[in-house]
Amino acid sequence: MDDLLVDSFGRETTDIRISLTDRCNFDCFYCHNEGLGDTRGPSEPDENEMSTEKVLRVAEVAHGYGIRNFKLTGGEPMLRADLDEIIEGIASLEGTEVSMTTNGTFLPGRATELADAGLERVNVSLDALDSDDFREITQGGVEHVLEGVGAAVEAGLTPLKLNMVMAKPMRPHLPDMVDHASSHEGLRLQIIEYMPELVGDVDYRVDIDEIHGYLDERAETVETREMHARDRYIIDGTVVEIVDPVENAEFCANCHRVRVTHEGELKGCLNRNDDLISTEDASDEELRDAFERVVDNRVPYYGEYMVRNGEGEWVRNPDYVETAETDGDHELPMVESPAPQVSD
Ligand SMILES: Nc1nc2c(ncn2[C@@H]2O[C@H](COP(=O)(O)OP(=O)(O)OP(=O)(O)O)[C@@H](O)[C@H]2O)c(=O)[nH]1
Ligand SMILES: C[S@@+](CC[C@H](N)C(=O)[O-])C[C@H]1O[C@@H](n2cnc3c(N)ncnc32)[C@H](O)[C@@H]1O
Ligand code: SF4
Ligand code: SF4
Repeated sequence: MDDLLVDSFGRETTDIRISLTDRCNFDCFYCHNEGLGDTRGPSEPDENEMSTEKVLRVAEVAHGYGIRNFKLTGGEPMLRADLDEIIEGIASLEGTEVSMTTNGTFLPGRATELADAGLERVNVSLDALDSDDFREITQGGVEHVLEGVGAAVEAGLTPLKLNMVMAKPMRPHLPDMVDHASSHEGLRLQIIEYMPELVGDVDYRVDIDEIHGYLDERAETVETREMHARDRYIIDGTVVEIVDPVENAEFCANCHRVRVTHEGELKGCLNRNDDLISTEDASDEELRDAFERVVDNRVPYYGEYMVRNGEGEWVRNPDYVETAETDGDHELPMVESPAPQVSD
């Protein structure tokens, strides 16, 4: 295995998330578009979208630095006409796991070909089972998504995580979503705390501790995943995972991901756009250099880039006002939970 890149906070880079487009056929009210703000709607690809060749070149460079976990995302990644080719290219690199996060609408009829290309699993966004409420949240139809989930399970793209954003309109749907996941083979549920950082409107926020409490009461077992120190509740034999990054320094201290925007910029943190490194027209050597720089510049968002002031409010650390560069090595809290730790 090639040596992993390590940032100045001791965090190894094990995962890469590649945004394939900023287009989408849905319009979810909460969408952060993987850290870039609103999506563009179901339009034609624009000329800045990475080519197939560029995506695969970035993937090869990441692979050369020991990264094996590749996530395809967006926007809606299934709007890319060359998706099969991209999956095939990344899956052909030794030891990689290729997964995708999608709204699921294009999975019916295509799940098998994606699995054949080398896709191992998918996460499908599903905020509610009720069709009216689902439409209100996403502007799309839940029946296509459910059909897509079925097709993906059939094609073996499992374990399939249903991604449910936990914002106020979704809270009443939680019990049904847990029951739905636990009564269908191959499904897990992933609850994602609503992140206001890039989209605003704190009024949508739900108390995530209350959600932990609800799941804890129903759980047979609780474990902690190494990545982000995420808690996982085992309920009726199904895994229910909570992604709770908001104001959570322990989550950021255990973050091992870099990102690539649809335009090919390297991005060290979901919540930041002041650390982007352009790779336009970059040679392979320049790409490698950009990779090393983006990891060097990586900073845990909560607890370092954002710190609490005397009043207890989160404010930007003055050290990062002028520059994204860090200096020296830093100590961070790793997983502190008493629950058993799991690595995948
Ligand atoms: N702040 C923050 N949020 C993240 C991070 N990773 C995932 N998330 C949130 O969780 C959402 C869903 O993530 P997914 O794309 O389904 O992937 P995942 O569950 O993190 O990845 P796997 O466990 O590999 O399936 C993202 O769109 C973000 O909202 C991260 O590193 N930082
Ligand atoms: C940006 S979408 C891209 C992939 C695909 N279109 C989808 O919806 O699955 C990736 C994930 O981010 C989640 N997400 C988007 N905006 C969010 C926000 N403000 N807070 C929390 N999660 C968010 C979505 O629910 C989805 O699961
Ligand atoms: S489907 Fe995904 S990319 Fe599209 S608007 Fe919803 S969260 Fe954003
Ligand atoms: S440092 Fe924190 S906010 Fe930034 S990507 Fe990692 S977990 Fe997310």
